[in-house]
Amino acid sequence: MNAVESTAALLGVQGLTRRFGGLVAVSEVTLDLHVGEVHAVIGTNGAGKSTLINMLSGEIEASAGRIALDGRDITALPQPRRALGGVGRSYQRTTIFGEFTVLENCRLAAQAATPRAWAFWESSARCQASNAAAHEALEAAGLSTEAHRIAGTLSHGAKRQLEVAMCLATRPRVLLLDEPLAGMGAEETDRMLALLQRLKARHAILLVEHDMDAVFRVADRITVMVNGAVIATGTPEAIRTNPDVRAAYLGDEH
Ligand SMILES: Nc1ncnc2c1ncn2[C@@H]1O[C@H](COP(=O)(O)OP(=O)(O)OP(=O)(O)O)[C@@H](O)[C@H]1O
Repeated sequence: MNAVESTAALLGVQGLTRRFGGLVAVSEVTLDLHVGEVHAVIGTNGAGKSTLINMLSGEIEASAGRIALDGRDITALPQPRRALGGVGRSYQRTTIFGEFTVLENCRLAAQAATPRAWAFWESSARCQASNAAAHEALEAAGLSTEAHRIAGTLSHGAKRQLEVAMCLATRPRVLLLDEPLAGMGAEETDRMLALLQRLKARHAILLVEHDMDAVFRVADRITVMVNGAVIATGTPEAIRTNPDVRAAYLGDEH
């Protein structure tokens, strides 16, 4: 058992299941997320990865199973209350306001995560707490030098970094990242992987990603899903050599 496994899970998932009518999109998934670890979830199209992440963030309800944050059952909590509790996520689709600056985007994300929804109508510059959270998030995401740039003018890679920064501005402890590397070139991918390596020191990270080379470079643990069910969980090395995984998913590439 390594040091990370011996600590209690920050997010613990047991027997999580989601049915859509007769289809079981996610079937009895059990996994743990720990601070200090990037836990990747891989699987072919339709394996259930997005449905899993949507249940963890609270955007869709589980049909069965349990999700615990720091040992507390959060399965029945709706998305905004989970976000307040420290579960943050990024999306496949872009959520950036292109006309606003990088800093303003982060400030709005921080404000949207505060319990006082009406505070949205206050001048964002006056809201010191969200200002501080926004600056902190930009610093953590390596975007401080771009703070006053119009977000729409950023490169694709920097926009994805901004999305992670917007998630960080909500001060999450758990980061659920849905394909943060989509559409990135080699250099942008390197930058994002370096960012994830830095962030894992203070966050538990779940990474859903199709770029297998990147997954095998950055993940501490990999869970493989096929048809909604987990067929294997382990270190990249164990997954690479697992015969079931090779047969079901990786082919002979790895
Ligand atoms: N709202 C829904 N209603 C009905 N079926 C759904 C719904 N959402 C997802 N599904 C089905 O559930 C299964 C799992 O889908 P999901 O999007 O979670 O897979 P995925 O692993 O994220 O795929 P991809 O890699 O293509 O994003 C698929 O068969 C999909 O068609």
